[in-house]
Amino acid sequence: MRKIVRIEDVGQTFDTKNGRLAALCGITLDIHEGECIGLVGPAGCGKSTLLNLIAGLARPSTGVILCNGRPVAGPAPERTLVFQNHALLPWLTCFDNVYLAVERVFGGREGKAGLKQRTHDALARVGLAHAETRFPHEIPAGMKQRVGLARALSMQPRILLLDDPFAALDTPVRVDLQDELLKILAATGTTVVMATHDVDEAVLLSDRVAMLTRGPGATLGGILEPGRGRPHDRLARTREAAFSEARAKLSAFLENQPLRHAA
Ligand SMILES: Nc1ncnc2c1ncn2[C@@H]1O[C@H](COP(=O)(O)OP(=O)(O)OP(=O)(O)O)[C@@H](O)[C@H]1O
Repeated sequence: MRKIVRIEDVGQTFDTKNGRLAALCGITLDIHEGECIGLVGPAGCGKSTLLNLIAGLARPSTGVILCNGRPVAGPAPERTLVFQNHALLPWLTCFDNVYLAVERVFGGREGKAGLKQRTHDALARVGLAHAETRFPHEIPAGMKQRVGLARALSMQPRILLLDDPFAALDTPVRVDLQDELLKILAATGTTVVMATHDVDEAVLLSDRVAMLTRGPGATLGGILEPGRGRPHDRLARTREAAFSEARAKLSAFLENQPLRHAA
């Protein structure tokens, strides 16, 4: 598989009111085209920080992140981040929330009809063709998160960065969206990096799971491979031995992270 992102010896330090905080230390990880990689670790270990660095929203204090061989120098539509709380503009309909992103990325080279078609297609892909004219306050949380996903997908990112995207949702809605994501990944081959607190979610959706140790100074504690070449089907996945094995290993890893006190 072709390497799309290389995270090379990356560290991130923050200046806080209590002094310098080394959040991440010496993270080295290759991400391959078309894979879904889960980021899992104890609370506050630096999962969002790593996603922000890949998105180009911040620069690493040490090391380098390469995307297609070039250092990540800032945000770009090829690397789109989806947040836990959808971040939709409340005064725009679902359609217009997605259209805005489509126009930003493709507006320079496509006419209105093409942009509208892209928007319809993105909303249809997440099962929201019927909700285009609704406003965010008129739809439930799961649908809002679908719109956020549609908006991200509409930009045709090479890499979709998901920051615990389903954490705020009830279990049935969450399960639905996980299924949807598996289908979308199978259909589009988009590369995904997904931070999650949920062991089952990580093992179900990821081809590989990168386990981060407890921060401060979180490092890469190991990589699990629960999903390489597995079916894009939730139930089929849960029945596999690789699922139970990876789940047990990931749970054990998290339980064995010693509590540390910030310096
Ligand atoms: N801008 C910032 N300034 C100062 N400290 C920060 C900043 N961003 C993150 N941190 C600190 O860096 C560490 C890693 O934070 P981060 O949010 O990346 O972890 P996380 O694993 O995503 O957390 P969670 O499990 O709560 O989602 C935490 O100690 C956090 O307080």
